[in-house]
Amino acid sequence: MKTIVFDLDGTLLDSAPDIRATANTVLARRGIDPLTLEQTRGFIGSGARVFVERMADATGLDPAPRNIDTLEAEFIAIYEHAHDLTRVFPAVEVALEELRHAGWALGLCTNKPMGPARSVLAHFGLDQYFRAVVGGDTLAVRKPDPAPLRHVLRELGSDRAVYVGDSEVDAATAQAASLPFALFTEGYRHSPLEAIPHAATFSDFSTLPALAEDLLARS
Ligand SMILES: O=C(O)COP(=O)(O)O
Ligand SMILES: [Mg+2]
Repeated sequence: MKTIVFDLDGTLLDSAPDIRATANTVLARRGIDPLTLEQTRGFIGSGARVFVERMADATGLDPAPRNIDTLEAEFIAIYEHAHDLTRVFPAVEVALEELRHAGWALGLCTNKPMGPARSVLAHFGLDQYFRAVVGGDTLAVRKPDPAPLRHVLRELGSDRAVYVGDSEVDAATAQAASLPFALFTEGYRHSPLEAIPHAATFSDFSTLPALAEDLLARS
């Protein structure tokens, strides 16, 4: 079965403005100045705990694990309902619809915690497309460990797939799972395209169905 698995933040969703607002609510309670959008984008990619650790480091908050636990819990409680500033990237729904219509099995592998991931997918009506979803807290390990991606493939009953993501973490995950990687160029990567291993890049979701066919045929 033709299978395609997607990352979420910075790939299907431009969610950094909501993640920033969530962080800034947590910081404001402590009288700390807000993060910029640029800082926020730089902290996204390795899940909520690492985000909160980076936020604490940048703002001089106590990095002790017990304090990070508190910050993370507060952050996730707000994050579950943070949808208003998030946008689905252009042509994503048309591409998902086209892929499904062409018989592809669709999965999602994100480092976003499962609660906020499920909630935002439902908010935008995207949950209907994905037959398997793994979040950053589903397993004991998260991307770039290949286990979450392999878990999605197992749930879909597939061994051949294309992985689509926006970051260094996604590229490393695809490489570790030996899958062709399509890099979306408009998300939250930190390095130039040449520095991120990929089988293909794209900036417009309307080109993805043809690109995915090509990558799978070559794999
Ligand atoms: O929540 C994050 O840090 C990253 O999420 P992503 O894996 O969907 O990009
Ligand atoms: Mg991402």
